[in-house]
Amino acid sequence: MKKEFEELEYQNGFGNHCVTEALKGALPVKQNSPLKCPYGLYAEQISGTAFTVPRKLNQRSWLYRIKPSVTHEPFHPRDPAHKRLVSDFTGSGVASVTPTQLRWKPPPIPEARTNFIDGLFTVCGAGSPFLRHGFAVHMYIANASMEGHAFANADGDFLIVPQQGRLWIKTEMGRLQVKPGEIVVLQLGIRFAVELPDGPSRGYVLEVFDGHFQLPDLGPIGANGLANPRDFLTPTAWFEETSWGHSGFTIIHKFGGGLFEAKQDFSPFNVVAWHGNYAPYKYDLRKFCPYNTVLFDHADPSINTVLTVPSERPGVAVVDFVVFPPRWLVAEHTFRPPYFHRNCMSEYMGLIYGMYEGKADTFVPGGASLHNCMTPHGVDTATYERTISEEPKPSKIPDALAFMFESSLIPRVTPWALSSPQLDPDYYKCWIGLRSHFDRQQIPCEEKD
Ligand SMILES: O=C(O)Cc1cc(O)ccc1O
Ligand SMILES: [Fe+2]
Repeated sequence: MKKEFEELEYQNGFGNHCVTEALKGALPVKQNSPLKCPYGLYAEQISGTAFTVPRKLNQRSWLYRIKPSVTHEPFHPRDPAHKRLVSDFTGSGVASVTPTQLRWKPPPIPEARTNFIDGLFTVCGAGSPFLRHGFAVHMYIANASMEGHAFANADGDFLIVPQQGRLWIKTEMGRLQVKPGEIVVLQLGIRFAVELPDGPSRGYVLEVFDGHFQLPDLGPIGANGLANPRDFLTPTAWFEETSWGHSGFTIIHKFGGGLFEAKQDFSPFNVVAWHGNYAPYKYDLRKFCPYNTVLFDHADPSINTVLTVPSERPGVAVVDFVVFPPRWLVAEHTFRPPYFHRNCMSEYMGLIYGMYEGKADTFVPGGASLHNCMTPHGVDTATYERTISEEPKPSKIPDALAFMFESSLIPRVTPWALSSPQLDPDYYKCWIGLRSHFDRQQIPCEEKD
Protein backbone atom coordinates (compact mmCIF):
# COMPACT_ATOMS: atom_id res chain seq x y z
CA MET A 1 0.00 0.00 0.00
CA LYS A 2 1.26 3.47 -0.79
CA LYS A 3 2.30 5.07 2.48
CA GLU A 4 1.25 8.58 1.55
CA PHE A 5 -2.44 7.61 1.42
CA GLU A 6 -2.62 6.00 4.85
CA GLU A 7 -4.84 7.55 7.51
CA LEU A 8 -6.12 10.51 5.62
CA GLU A 9 -7.81 13.15 7.67
CA TYR A 10 -11.14 14.56 6.61
CA GLN A 11 -13.43 17.39 7.64
CA ASN A 12 -16.80 16.18 8.90
CA GLY A 13 -20.18 17.54 7.86
CA PHE A 14 -22.41 18.02 4.83
CA GLY A 15 -22.21 21.36 3.01
CA ASN A 16 -20.00 22.97 5.60
CA HIS A 17 -17.94 26.08 5.02
CA CYS A 18 -14.52 24.49 5.38
CA VAL A 19 -11.24 26.16 6.20
CA THR A 20 -8.09 24.13 5.58
CA GLU A 21 -4.42 24.73 4.91
CA ALA A 22 -1.56 22.31 4.20
CA LEU A 23 0.98 24.97 5.14
CA LYS A 24 0.40 27.06 8.21
CA GLY A 25 -0.55 30.60 7.32
CA ALA A 26 -1.33 29.84 3.66
CA LEU A 27 -4.90 31.14 3.93
CA PRO A 28 -5.15 34.92 3.67
CA VAL A 29 -6.71 36.47 6.72
CA LYS A 30 -9.75 38.73 6.55
CA GLN A 31 -10.07 38.72 2.76
CA ASN A 32 -10.32 36.34 -0.21
CA SER A 33 -8.32 38.16 -2.82
CA PRO A 34 -5.35 40.05 -1.35
CA LEU A 35 -2.92 41.91 -3.55
CA LYS A 36 -0.27 39.38 -2.58
CA CYS A 37 -1.21 36.01 -1.06
CA PRO A 38 0.88 34.25 1.60
CA TYR A 39 3.78 32.17 0.20
CA GLY A 40 3.29 33.89 -3.18
CA LEU A 41 0.25 31.73 -3.96
CA TYR A 42 -2.38 32.62 -6.54
CA ALA A 43 -5.99 33.11 -5.36
CA GLU A 44 -8.65 31.44 -7.52
CA GLN A 45 -12.39 31.09 -6.96
CA ILE A 46 -14.44 28.13 -8.17
CA SER A 47 -18.20 28.78 -8.30
CA GLY A 48 -20.56 25.83 -8.08
CA THR A 49 -23.68 27.98 -8.26
CA ALA A 50 -24.50 31.28 -9.94
CA PHE A 51 -23.12 34.18 -7.90
CA THR A 52 -26.65 35.33 -7.18
CA VAL A 53 -28.44 32.20 -5.97
CA PRO A 54 -29.93 32.47 -2.47
CA ARG A 55 -27.32 32.21 0.25
CA LYS A 56 -28.58 28.87 1.57
CA LEU A 57 -27.96 27.29 -1.84
CA ASN A 58 -24.84 29.25 -2.77
CA GLN A 59 -21.69 27.15 -3.23
CA ARG A 60 -18.18 28.37 -3.94
CA SER A 61 -14.64 27.88 -2.73
CA TRP A 62 -11.46 29.95 -2.75
CA LEU A 63 -8.30 28.07 -3.66
CA TYR A 64 -4.76 29.28 -2.95
CA ARG A 65 -2.49 27.53 -5.42
CA ILE A 66 1.07 27.47 -6.72
CA LYS A 67 -0.01 28.23 -10.29
CA PRO A 68 -3.53 29.12 -11.44
CA SER A 69 -5.67 26.71 -13.49
CA VAL A 70 -5.48 28.97 -16.52
CA THR A 71 -1.77 28.20 -17.07
CA HIS A 72 -2.16 25.66 -19.86
CA GLU A 73 -1.96 25.27 -23.63
CA PRO A 74 -5.17 25.45 -25.71
CA PHE A 75 -7.87 22.81 -25.41
CA HIS A 76 -8.22 20.38 -28.31
CA PRO A 77 -10.81 17.65 -28.84
CA ARG A 78 -9.42 14.46 -27.39
CA ASP A 79 -7.98 12.12 -29.97
CA PRO A 80 -9.06 9.36 -30.26
CA ALA A 81 -12.52 10.47 -29.13
CA HIS A 82 -14.21 8.61 -26.31
CA LYS A 83 -16.87 6.65 -28.18
CA ARG A 84 -19.09 5.32 -25.43
CA LEU A 85 -19.73 8.46 -23.37
CA VAL A 86 -23.04 10.26 -23.93
CA SER A 87 -24.36 13.43 -22.31
CA ASP A 88 -27.01 14.79 -24.64
CA PHE A 89 -30.15 12.67 -24.66
CA THR A 90 -32.53 15.28 -26.06
CA GLY A 91 -32.82 13.71 -29.52
CA SER A 92 -33.48 10.06 -30.36
CA GLY A 93 -30.29 10.00 -32.47
CA VAL A 94 -27.87 8.53 -29.95
CA ALA A 95 -29.96 6.57 -27.50
CA SER A 96 -33.44 5.07 -27.60
CA VAL A 97 -36.29 4.53 -25.21
CA THR A 98 -37.76 1.16 -24.32
CA PRO A 99 -40.47 0.11 -21.86
CA THR A 100 -38.94 -3.37 -21.59
CA GLN A 101 -37.50 -4.39 -18.24
CA LEU A 102 -33.73 -4.51 -18.70
CA ARG A 103 -31.10 -6.28 -16.66
CA TRP A 104 -27.36 -6.53 -17.17
CA LYS A 105 -24.79 -8.92 -15.75
CA PRO A 106 -21.59 -7.34 -14.39
CA PRO A 107 -19.41 -5.98 -17.21
CA PRO A 108 -15.99 -7.72 -17.23
CA ILE A 109 -12.82 -5.74 -16.50
CA PRO A 110 -10.98 -5.11 -19.80
CA GLU A 111 -7.60 -6.71 -20.46
CA ALA A 112 -6.12 -3.66 -22.17
CA ARG A 113 -4.73 -0.96 -19.91
CA THR A 114 -7.76 1.20 -19.07
CA ASN A 115 -8.03 4.04 -16.59
CA PHE A 116 -11.17 5.40 -14.91
CA ILE A 117 -11.97 7.86 -17.73
CA ASP A 118 -11.34 5.46 -20.62
CA GLY A 119 -13.28 2.80 -18.74
CA LEU A 120 -16.44 4.89 -18.47
CA PHE A 121 -19.40 3.96 -20.63
CA THR A 122 -22.88 5.42 -20.61
CA VAL A 123 -25.88 3.19 -19.98
CA CYS A 124 -28.79 5.61 -20.10
CA GLY A 125 -29.85 9.16 -19.38
CA ALA A 126 -32.20 12.05 -20.04
CA GLY A 127 -31.90 15.74 -20.77
CA SER A 128 -28.72 17.55 -21.62
CA PRO A 129 -25.94 19.56 -19.99
CA PHE A 130 -26.65 22.29 -22.58
CA LEU A 131 -30.02 22.78 -20.89
CA ARG A 132 -28.57 22.19 -17.42
CA HIS A 133 -31.29 19.59 -16.92
CA GLY A 134 -31.09 15.84 -16.74
CA PHE A 135 -28.79 13.04 -15.78
CA ALA A 136 -26.70 10.20 -17.17
CA VAL A 137 -25.92 6.80 -15.72
CA HIS A 138 -22.49 5.43 -16.54
CA MET A 139 -20.50 2.44 -15.39
CA TYR A 140 -16.74 2.22 -15.24
CA ILE A 141 -14.47 -0.78 -15.63
CA ALA A 142 -10.81 0.06 -15.13
CA ASN A 143 -7.48 -1.57 -14.31
CA ALA A 144 -5.02 1.35 -14.36
CA SER A 145 -4.45 4.56 -12.44
CA MET A 146 -4.65 7.96 -14.13
CA GLU A 147 -0.98 8.90 -14.36
CA GLY A 148 -0.17 12.44 -15.46
CA HIS A 149 -3.83 13.08 -16.19
CA ALA A 150 -6.61 14.90 -14.36
CA PHE A 151 -10.26 15.04 -15.29
CA ALA A 152 -12.83 17.79 -14.83
CA ASN A 153 -16.47 17.67 -15.83
CA ALA A 154 -18.11 20.93 -16.92
CA ASP A 155 -21.37 19.04 -17.65
CA GLY A 156 -22.44 17.89 -14.22
CA ASP A 157 -21.66 16.39 -10.83
CA PHE A 158 -20.43 12.80 -10.55
CA LEU A 159 -21.72 10.55 -7.79
CA ILE A 160 -19.51 7.46 -7.93
CA VAL A 161 -20.51 4.13 -6.40
CA PRO A 162 -17.50 1.77 -6.46
CA GLN A 163 -18.53 -1.87 -6.49
CA GLN A 164 -15.13 -3.57 -6.77
CA GLY A 165 -11.72 -2.17 -5.82
CA ARG A 166 -10.84 0.98 -3.93
CA LEU A 167 -10.46 4.39 -5.52
CA TRP A 168 -7.78 6.74 -4.29
CA ILE A 169 -8.79 10.10 -5.61
CA LYS A 170 -6.60 13.18 -5.82
CA THR A 171 -8.62 16.37 -6.08
CA GLU A 172 -7.79 20.04 -6.00
CA MET A 173 -9.22 20.18 -2.47
CA GLY A 174 -7.24 17.16 -1.21
CA ARG A 175 -7.36 13.38 -1.32
CA LEU A 176 -10.12 10.84 -0.72
CA GLN A 177 -9.89 7.10 -0.22
CA VAL A 178 -13.11 5.44 -1.29
CA LYS A 179 -13.92 1.75 -0.95
CA PRO A 180 -16.93 -0.32 -2.03
CA GLY A 181 -19.77 0.53 0.34
CA GLU A 182 -18.78 4.20 0.21
CA ILE A 183 -19.78 6.80 -2.36
CA VAL A 184 -18.00 9.93 -3.49
CA VAL A 185 -19.37 13.12 -5.06
CA LEU A 186 -17.11 15.13 -7.37
CA GLN A 187 -18.83 18.30 -8.44
CA LEU A 188 -18.90 20.26 -11.68
CA GLY A 189 -15.47 21.54 -12.65
CA ILE A 190 -13.42 20.08 -9.81
CA ARG A 191 -10.29 18.44 -11.16
CA PHE A 192 -9.50 14.95 -10.00
CA ALA A 193 -7.44 11.85 -10.80
CA VAL A 194 -8.38 8.29 -9.86
CA GLU A 195 -5.76 5.79 -8.72
CA LEU A 196 -6.55 2.09 -8.28
CA PRO A 197 -4.54 0.70 -5.31
CA ASP A 198 -6.18 -2.73 -5.66
CA GLY A 199 -5.90 -3.01 -9.43
CA PRO A 200 -9.15 -3.78 -11.25
CA SER A 201 -12.14 -1.68 -10.28
CA ARG A 202 -15.76 -1.51 -11.35
CA GLY A 203 -18.59 0.74 -10.32
CA TYR A 204 -21.51 2.96 -11.16
CA VAL A 205 -21.61 6.71 -11.84
CA LEU A 206 -24.59 9.02 -11.64
CA GLU A 207 -23.99 12.30 -13.45
CA VAL A 208 -26.46 15.12 -12.82
CA PHE A 209 -26.67 18.16 -15.08
CA ASP A 210 -29.12 20.21 -12.97
CA GLY A 211 -27.33 21.18 -9.84
CA HIS A 212 -25.91 19.67 -6.72
CA PHE A 213 -26.94 16.89 -4.38
CA GLN A 214 -28.78 17.80 -1.20
CA LEU A 215 -29.77 15.85 1.87
CA PRO A 216 -33.51 15.09 1.72
CA ASP A 217 -35.87 16.84 4.10
CA LEU A 218 -36.87 14.53 6.92
CA GLY A 219 -40.47 15.68 7.49
CA PRO A 220 -42.10 13.87 10.41
CA ILE A 221 -39.01 11.68 10.89
CA GLY A 222 -37.57 14.65 12.77
CA ALA A 223 -34.12 16.14 13.03
CA ASN A 224 -32.09 12.91 12.88
CA GLY A 225 -31.82 9.76 10.83
CA LEU A 226 -31.19 8.51 7.31
CA ALA A 227 -27.85 9.97 6.15
CA ASN A 228 -26.62 12.07 9.05
CA PRO A 229 -24.78 15.25 7.97
CA ARG A 230 -21.74 14.64 10.15
CA ASP A 231 -20.88 11.42 8.33
CA PHE A 232 -20.04 13.21 5.08
CA LEU A 233 -16.28 13.63 4.79
CA THR A 234 -14.49 16.35 2.84
CA PRO A 235 -10.73 16.32 2.20
CA THR A 236 -8.22 18.53 3.89
CA ALA A 237 -5.85 20.66 1.82
CA TRP A 238 -3.02 18.68 0.23
CA PHE A 239 -0.70 19.60 -2.61
CA GLU A 240 2.04 18.16 -4.78
CA GLU A 241 4.70 20.26 -6.41
CA THR A 242 5.60 17.71 -9.08
CA SER A 243 6.99 19.18 -12.25
CA TRP A 244 5.78 17.40 -15.36
CA GLY A 245 8.42 18.75 -17.72
CA HIS A 246 7.33 20.55 -20.83
CA SER A 247 3.60 19.90 -21.42
CA GLY A 248 3.83 16.66 -19.49
CA PHE A 249 0.52 16.85 -17.65
CA THR A 250 -2.85 16.52 -19.38
CA ILE A 251 -6.14 18.02 -18.26
CA ILE A 252 -9.12 16.12 -19.68
CA HIS A 253 -12.13 18.40 -19.72
CA LYS A 254 -15.64 17.09 -20.39
CA PHE A 255 -17.81 19.78 -21.89
CA GLY A 256 -21.05 19.48 -23.84
CA GLY A 257 -20.63 15.72 -23.83
CA GLY A 258 -17.25 15.82 -25.58
CA LEU A 259 -13.78 15.37 -24.12
CA PHE A 260 -11.14 18.05 -24.64
CA GLU A 261 -7.48 17.94 -23.64
CA ALA A 262 -5.02 20.63 -22.63
CA LYS A 263 -1.33 20.24 -21.73
CA GLN A 264 0.51 21.93 -18.89
CA ASP A 265 3.79 21.49 -17.06
CA PHE A 266 2.52 21.13 -13.50
CA SER A 267 0.11 19.06 -11.44
CA PRO A 268 -3.29 20.72 -10.89
CA PHE A 269 -3.17 19.28 -7.36
CA ASN A 270 -1.23 22.32 -6.25
CA VAL A 271 -3.74 23.92 -3.87
CA VAL A 272 -1.92 24.70 -0.63
CA ALA A 273 -4.98 26.02 1.20
CA TRP A 274 -8.66 26.54 0.50
CA HIS A 275 -11.86 27.61 2.14
CA GLY A 276 -15.48 27.39 1.13
CA ASN A 277 -18.42 25.03 0.76
CA TYR A 278 -17.84 23.77 -2.79
CA ALA A 279 -15.76 20.64 -2.35
CA PRO A 280 -15.93 16.88 -2.96
CA TYR A 281 -17.06 14.55 -0.24
CA LYS A 282 -17.43 10.86 0.52
CA TYR A 283 -19.98 8.95 2.58
CA ASP A 284 -20.04 5.42 3.97
CA LEU A 285 -23.44 3.91 3.14
CA ARG A 286 -23.09 1.61 6.16
CA LYS A 287 -23.57 4.68 8.34
CA PHE A 288 -27.06 5.21 6.88
CA CYS A 289 -29.66 5.03 9.65
CA PRO A 290 -32.67 3.33 8.04
CA TYR A 291 -36.27 3.88 9.08
CA ASN A 292 -38.96 1.35 8.27
CA THR A 293 -42.46 0.20 9.06
CA VAL A 294 -42.75 -1.31 12.55
CA LEU A 295 -46.24 -2.72 12.29
CA PHE A 296 -47.59 -3.40 8.80
CA ASP A 297 -47.15 -2.72 5.08
CA HIS A 298 -44.10 -1.93 3.00
CA ALA A 299 -42.55 1.53 3.14
CA ASP A 300 -41.95 3.23 -0.19
CA PRO A 301 -38.28 3.30 -1.18
CA SER A 302 -38.09 7.07 -0.73
CA ILE A 303 -37.63 6.30 2.97
CA ASN A 304 -34.10 5.22 2.02
CA THR A 305 -33.08 8.39 0.17
CA VAL A 306 -29.44 9.27 0.84
CA LEU A 307 -29.12 12.31 -1.44
CA THR A 308 -31.44 14.09 -3.82
CA VAL A 309 -31.29 16.60 -6.64
CA PRO A 310 -34.69 18.31 -6.48
CA SER A 311 -36.49 19.66 -9.53
CA GLU A 312 -38.51 22.85 -9.47
CA ARG A 313 -41.70 20.80 -8.89
CA PRO A 314 -42.36 20.28 -5.19
CA GLY A 315 -41.37 16.81 -4.05
CA VAL A 316 -40.27 15.70 -7.51
CA ALA A 317 -36.60 14.82 -7.87
CA VAL A 318 -34.50 15.12 -10.98
CA VAL A 319 -32.82 12.16 -9.37
CA ASP A 320 -32.73 10.51 -5.97
CA PHE A 321 -29.93 8.29 -4.76
CA VAL A 322 -31.53 5.56 -2.64
CA VAL A 323 -29.85 2.75 -0.70
CA PHE A 324 -31.26 -0.60 0.47
CA PRO A 325 -29.15 -1.40 3.55
CA PRO A 326 -29.37 -4.32 5.98
CA ARG A 327 -32.33 -3.78 8.31
CA TRP A 328 -34.81 -5.63 10.45
CA LEU A 329 -38.10 -6.65 8.87
CA VAL A 330 -40.84 -6.92 11.46
CA ALA A 331 -44.08 -6.03 9.67
CA GLU A 332 -47.02 -8.28 10.56
CA HIS A 333 -49.36 -9.91 7.99
CA THR A 334 -47.42 -8.03 5.34
CA PHE A 335 -45.74 -8.93 2.10
CA ARG A 336 -42.35 -7.60 3.17
CA PRO A 337 -40.26 -7.59 -0.03
CA PRO A 338 -40.83 -4.82 -2.60
CA TYR A 339 -44.42 -4.81 -3.86
CA PHE A 340 -45.39 -5.23 -7.52
CA HIS A 341 -45.61 -1.79 -9.00
CA ARG A 342 -45.54 0.62 -11.90
CA ASN A 343 -43.87 3.91 -11.14
CA CYS A 344 -44.10 7.28 -12.91
CA MET A 345 -40.42 7.64 -11.96
CA SER A 346 -37.73 5.57 -13.69
CA GLU A 347 -35.60 3.22 -11.63
CA TYR A 348 -32.00 2.20 -12.33
CA MET A 349 -30.67 -0.26 -9.76
CA GLY A 350 -27.28 -1.72 -8.93
CA LEU A 351 -25.89 -4.09 -6.33
CA ILE A 352 -22.63 -3.41 -4.46
CA TYR A 353 -22.49 -6.66 -2.49
CA GLY A 354 -24.72 -9.34 -1.02
CA MET A 355 -28.16 -10.01 -2.41
CA TYR A 356 -31.17 -7.83 -3.14
CA GLU A 357 -34.34 -8.64 -1.24
CA GLY A 358 -36.55 -8.42 -4.35
CA LYS A 359 -34.47 -10.76 -6.50
CA ALA A 360 -32.88 -13.12 -4.04
CA ASP A 361 -31.27 -15.39 -6.61
CA THR A 362 -31.01 -13.49 -9.84
CA PHE A 363 -29.47 -10.05 -9.24
CA VAL A 364 -25.70 -10.17 -8.77
CA PRO A 365 -23.14 -7.63 -7.50
CA GLY A 366 -21.89 -5.45 -10.35
CA GLY A 367 -25.08 -6.07 -12.30
CA ALA A 368 -27.76 -3.50 -13.01
CA SER A 369 -31.39 -3.15 -13.99
CA LEU A 370 -33.54 -0.46 -15.53
CA HIS A 371 -37.30 -0.30 -15.02
CA ASN A 372 -38.43 2.73 -16.97
CA CYS A 373 -41.43 4.94 -16.29
CA MET A 374 -44.59 2.80 -15.85
CA THR A 375 -42.76 -0.42 -16.71
CA PRO A 376 -44.23 -3.10 -14.43
CA HIS A 377 -41.84 -4.85 -12.08
CA GLY A 378 -41.57 -6.45 -8.65
CA VAL A 379 -40.13 -9.49 -6.94
CA ASP A 380 -39.28 -12.54 -9.03
CA THR A 381 -41.40 -15.69 -8.93
CA ALA A 382 -39.13 -17.58 -6.54
CA THR A 383 -39.10 -14.70 -4.04
CA TYR A 384 -42.89 -14.34 -4.25
CA GLU A 385 -43.61 -18.03 -3.72
CA ARG A 386 -41.08 -18.34 -0.90
CA THR A 387 -42.38 -15.24 0.86
CA ILE A 388 -46.07 -16.23 0.85
CA SER A 389 -45.30 -19.75 2.04
CA GLU A 390 -43.22 -18.69 5.04
CA GLU A 391 -44.55 -17.64 8.43
CA PRO A 392 -43.14 -14.10 8.83
CA LYS A 393 -40.95 -13.88 11.92
CA PRO A 394 -38.80 -10.84 12.63
CA SER A 395 -35.87 -11.26 10.31
CA LYS A 396 -32.85 -9.25 9.30
CA ILE A 397 -31.77 -8.63 5.74
CA PRO A 398 -28.20 -9.98 5.78
CA ASP A 399 -25.22 -7.80 5.01
CA ALA A 400 -26.01 -6.43 1.57
CA LEU A 401 -26.02 -3.11 -0.22
CA ALA A 402 -28.23 -2.40 -3.21
CA PHE A 403 -29.00 1.07 -4.49
CA MET A 404 -31.27 2.91 -6.89
CA PHE A 405 -30.97 6.03 -9.04
CA GLU A 406 -34.61 7.14 -9.36
CA SER A 407 -35.54 9.91 -11.77
CA SER A 408 -38.65 11.81 -12.79
CA LEU A 409 -37.19 12.05 -16.30
CA ILE A 410 -37.47 9.32 -18.91
CA PRO A 411 -34.07 7.78 -19.67
CA ARG A 412 -33.01 6.72 -23.13
CA VAL A 413 -30.68 3.73 -23.33
CA THR A 414 -27.44 3.76 -25.32
CA PRO A 415 -27.02 1.35 -28.26
CA TRP A 416 -24.05 -0.40 -26.64
CA ALA A 417 -26.03 -1.01 -23.45
CA LEU A 418 -28.89 -2.46 -25.54
CA SER A 419 -26.57 -4.67 -27.59
CA SER A 420 -24.29 -5.59 -24.68
CA PRO A 421 -23.48 -9.31 -24.24
CA GLN A 422 -24.23 -8.68 -20.55
CA LEU A 423 -27.87 -7.76 -21.29
CA ASP A 424 -30.00 -10.66 -20.08
CA PRO A 425 -32.54 -11.59 -22.77
CA ASP A 426 -34.28 -13.91 -20.31
CA TYR A 427 -34.98 -11.29 -17.65
CA TYR A 428 -38.74 -11.40 -18.29
CA LYS A 429 -38.71 -15.09 -17.36
CA CYS A 430 -38.21 -14.26 -13.69
CA TRP A 431 -41.85 -13.11 -13.64
CA ILE A 432 -43.44 -15.23 -16.36
CA GLY A 433 -43.97 -18.09 -13.89
CA LEU A 434 -46.07 -15.97 -11.51
CA ARG A 435 -49.22 -18.07 -11.49
CA SER A 436 -52.73 -17.20 -10.52
CA HIS A 437 -53.51 -17.96 -6.89
CA PHE A 438 -57.09 -16.79 -7.41
CA ASP A 439 -59.63 -18.99 -5.63
CA ARG A 440 -63.30 -17.93 -5.35
CA GLN A 441 -63.82 -20.37 -2.46
CA GLN A 442 -61.01 -18.96 -0.36
CA ILE A 443 -62.27 -16.94 2.57
CA PRO A 444 -60.84 -13.41 2.65
CA CYS A 445 -58.08 -13.24 5.23
CA GLU A 446 -59.05 -11.40 8.35
CA GLU A 447 -56.54 -9.14 9.94
CA LYS A 448 -54.77 -11.27 12.52
CA ASP A 449 -52.92 -10.27 15.68
O1 LIG B 1 -38.19 -1.92 -7.74
C1 LIG B 1 -37.41 -2.04 -6.81
O2 LIG B 1 -36.91 -3.12 -6.48
C2 LIG B 1 -37.11 -0.82 -5.95
C3 LIG B 1 -38.19 -0.65 -4.96
C4 LIG B 1 -38.05 -1.16 -3.69
C5 LIG B 1 -39.07 -1.04 -2.79
O3 LIG B 1 -38.89 -1.53 -1.55
C6 LIG B 1 -40.26 -0.45 -3.14
C7 LIG B 1 -40.42 0.09 -4.42
C8 LIG B 1 -39.37 -0.02 -5.33
O4 LIG B 1 -39.45 0.52 -6.55
FE1 LIG C 1 -39.31 -0.37 -8.32
